[in-house]
Amino acid sequence: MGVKRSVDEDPLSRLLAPPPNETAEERETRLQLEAEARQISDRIDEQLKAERAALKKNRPVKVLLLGQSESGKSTTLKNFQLAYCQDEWEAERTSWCMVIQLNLVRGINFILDMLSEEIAGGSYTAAPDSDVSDDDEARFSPSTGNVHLSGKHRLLKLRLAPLRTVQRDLELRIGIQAGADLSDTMISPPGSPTMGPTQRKHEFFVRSSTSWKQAHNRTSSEGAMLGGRRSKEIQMRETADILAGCADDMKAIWEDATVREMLLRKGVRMETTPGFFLNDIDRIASRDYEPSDNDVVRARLRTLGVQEHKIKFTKGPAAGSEWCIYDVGGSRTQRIAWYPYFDDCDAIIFLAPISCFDERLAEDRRINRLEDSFMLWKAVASSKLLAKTSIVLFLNKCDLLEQKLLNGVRIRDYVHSYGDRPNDIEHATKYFAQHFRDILRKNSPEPRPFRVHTTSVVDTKATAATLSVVEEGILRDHLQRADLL
Ligand SMILES: Nc1nc2c(ncn2[C@@H]2O[C@H](COP(=O)(O)OP(=O)(O)OP(=O)(O)O)[C@@H](O)[C@H]2O)c(=O)[nH]1
Ligand SMILES: [Mg+2]
Repeated sequence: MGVKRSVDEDPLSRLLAPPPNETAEERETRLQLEAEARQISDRIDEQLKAERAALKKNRPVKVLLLGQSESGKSTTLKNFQLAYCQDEWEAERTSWCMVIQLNLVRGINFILDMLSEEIAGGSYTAAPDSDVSDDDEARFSPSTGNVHLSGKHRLLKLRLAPLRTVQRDLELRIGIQAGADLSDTMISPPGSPTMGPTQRKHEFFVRSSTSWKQAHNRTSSEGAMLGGRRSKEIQMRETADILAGCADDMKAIWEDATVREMLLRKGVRMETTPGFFLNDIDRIASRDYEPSDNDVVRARLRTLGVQEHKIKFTKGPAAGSEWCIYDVGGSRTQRIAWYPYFDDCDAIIFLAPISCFDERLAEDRRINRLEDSFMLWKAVASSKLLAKTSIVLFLNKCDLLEQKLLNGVRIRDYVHSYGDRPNDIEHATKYFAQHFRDILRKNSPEPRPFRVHTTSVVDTKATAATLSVVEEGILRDHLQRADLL
């Protein structure tokens, strides 16, 4: 049975109640004291509120880079670093050299693997004059689908064999995790054969953003201490020597018409990282190669997990503020790791590579990449944890989209709702921007700031201009939120 107590019986109320025999004068004094106490208390509350706001204003701005794998998150981060962390950027340039060499060597080894697969599968037949000379041309017979492998190809395969060792050596030095695949840099369009065993080889990632760079720097001192170990400089020189020695052959195989025909027929596109470096073999495979800013921005290293990067802005609209930018791994299995970072997040920069409307996810070939971006965007838009987070959308890879449309690929063949709109970059970006906006409006728990930019984040000059607009907006939202506390 519950016990019912009147307020009068509450010991605290009894204690605080005015004395029963209070005079009018005493009452007046008591009320005055109480009013003063209330004023002091209000002042303290206001002070606390201001302190909390200042704390929030001064705490680092927390920004998440989200988007599917290969959407351009790490490349966007590199743009921030290039603009605001010059010392770090310079210090890491040599470490990136290894990644760029590896990008190049993997591209060539990938082509050699494909050639071997074709030969093993019987698609290629040796031309009758195949062992006559090393400059005879391979021939493709459209009627049989067979390509005659010439002596030149076999010779090139032999001469390029040392690149296997170079690849292993570079992977070891960078600390590449074993057991992953390479398909992230080589994308096949829908309908193309799924990646064969030689194509799905080793994924290109390291576990932490700094450990591989530190490992690279450690090698020299350890090497010197251990005496027997080759020093970093010697290793680097050996790699550069082999690459320089193979440069002409790498160029020959990459520029070979039969190889191009094979890649085309297999639906392999190498237009992003490998293609970029393969088109510049003379420079990258030279003995005195030093990566340019553009090379570092283009170097591909898949992100694993969530990596935190602190940036202190010394110039630009965000000067004086410190930001924590989180770069996440975007493939499907890694997205679960994002959630703990949603809490207290100021802004999200979401990257949607809109050139991918005709491509499929490397990790699940049944899923169209644009569809996946829409689904991911919807999940982010509807998250209650992110309800107050500002969102910036980068419709990325516009350079590749433009190229694709100029090559005659039609959006409406893959995105039926695109209908009869003109198949050009202007209409395409407008259409995709509207689609993303509609998804946000329909799914966001409450209206929130949203900005959209069309980007090609490998273009550092254009991206610097975009980032300064983005920084200003994010900082303004951050400060407004702090004042609202
Ligand atoms: N041409 C072109 N290439 C781009 C663009 N953005 C990114 N890339 C290339 O696309 C590849 C993937 O970019 P990343 O920034 O590594 O992708 P990510 O989103 O960090 O991928 P994960 O780490 O796997 O989640 C790299 O080879 C980049 O050079 C772009 O706008 N245009
Ligand atoms: Mg990444």
